[in-house]
Amino acid sequence: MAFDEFLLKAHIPIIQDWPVPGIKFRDITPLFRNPQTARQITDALVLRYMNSGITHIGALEARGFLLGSNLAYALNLPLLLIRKAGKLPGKVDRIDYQYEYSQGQLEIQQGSISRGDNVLLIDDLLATGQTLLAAAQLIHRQGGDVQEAATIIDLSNLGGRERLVEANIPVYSLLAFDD
Ligand SMILES: O=P(O)(O)OC[C@H]1O[C@H](OP(=O)(O)OP(=O)(O)O)[C@H](O)[C@@H]1O
Ligand SMILES: Nc1ncnc2[nH]cnc12
Repeated sequence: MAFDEFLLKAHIPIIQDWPVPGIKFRDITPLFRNPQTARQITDALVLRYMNSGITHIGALEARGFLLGSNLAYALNLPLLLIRKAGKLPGKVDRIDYQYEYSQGQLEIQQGSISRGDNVLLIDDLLATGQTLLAAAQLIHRQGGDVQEAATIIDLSNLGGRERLVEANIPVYSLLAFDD
């Protein structure tokens, strides 16, 4: 199903200087409060990744979980949770990263995937791309491939897409903002 770019963009307000001064925060919560826009997003992603050869959905905590779980259900694929540090039980692989307004660590449980698996990474938003890049490194460490990274929003002036493409990770975003 086609999505209505203007309708979706109208549901993404800007919160200036949040969570820290200088950041123009694009808030996706109204997109999910409205069933019509939430459904358009999921349907567009399902259409793109149906029969695409993807074997796993890798969802990034926290807002990426909103999309990842819907996609895994609709495509009948395994869902991998890529979480902030200290949330996953058992043995984990961990990576440090810093992104547009903070820094932290991401983790994935060891043994989540096997060599040759084709993972779709999914998150709400691409800014500097450092979060998705860190997640991709976790997938690569376990022998998996990242077929693509998908987001609702690309903040295209922050260079995330170029950073990921340079690392051989294609990017698909439904909406772009260049300001
Ligand atoms: O492209 P980058 O510069 O790496 O920034 C993008 C990341 O920033 C946000 O995560 P954050 O951890 O702030 O939020 P969340 O836990 O609410 O999803 C967003 O959800 C992306 O994961
Ligand atoms: N500007 C921004 N708005 C919303 N989420 C973000 N994550 C990283 N940068 C962001």
